[in-house]
Amino acid sequence: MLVVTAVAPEAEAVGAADSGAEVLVGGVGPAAVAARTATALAGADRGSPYDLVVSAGIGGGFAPYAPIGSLVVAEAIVAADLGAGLPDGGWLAVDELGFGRTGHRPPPALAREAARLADALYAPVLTVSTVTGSAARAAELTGRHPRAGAEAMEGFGVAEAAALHGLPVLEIRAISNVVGPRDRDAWRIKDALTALTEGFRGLRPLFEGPAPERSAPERPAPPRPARPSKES
Ligand SMILES: O=C(O)c1cccc(C(=O)CC[C@H]2O[C@@H](n3cnc4c(=O)[nH]cnc43)[C@H](O)[C@@H]2O)c1
Repeated sequence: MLVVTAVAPEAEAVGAADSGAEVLVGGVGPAAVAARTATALAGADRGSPYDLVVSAGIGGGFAPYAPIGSLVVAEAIVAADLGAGLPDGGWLAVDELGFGRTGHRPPPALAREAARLADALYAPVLTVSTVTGSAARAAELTGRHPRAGAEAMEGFGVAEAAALHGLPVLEIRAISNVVGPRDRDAWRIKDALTALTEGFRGLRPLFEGPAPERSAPERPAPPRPARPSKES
């Protein structure tokens, strides 16, 4: 398994869980992390030691579903600002424009099990290039993605690189701040990094299992809750 974080403190928090994963510091934002993840996977392609790629780190949580210090495992990894604005204030995703894609779906059985083991919310995680800084932007995002649990800046880039190499992807975010009006003093990075370590400790049985379990066949999906829910 290759775990990709944006910055070194996140990598240290993952490493502190002793999950046995190799951890790569991939940089902040989808472009930097996609380039570094793809390079790492290309270097390993011959007899690749990886069968799973995980995007991990801190993130903003959508209130009230993902409070500070909680964890979110991605049901879907969504490039939330990859598209075109419209004169009336509307917005079209690149797939609606007829090219590219704006989402990746982690293997559902694996992602659900990860959420259960980490005691995390199982919900879409948005990838943005700009940290949300206003109530209006938060409302715009929840208008387009009502079930979103978190936003961060790297998941979609990691997922694109993994897809290029035919590997499954997961994303796990520890919530450091609320998505909304910018208040940097209210970010609780230490709490989030502690939660990230705890989450990866919980995930150890999953990551230590034999490779086939990591791509467990999909079970029929239960009815979708109206709101994001914790896996139990
Ligand atoms: O200053 C520190 O000690 C420190 C330690 C760990 C991480 C950081 C970061 O600033 C990481 C940037 C990283 O965080 C994600 N993030 C966190 N909150 C949000 C958000 O509300 N919206 C979008 N992204 C968020 C993001 O993935 C950044 O790459 C600092």
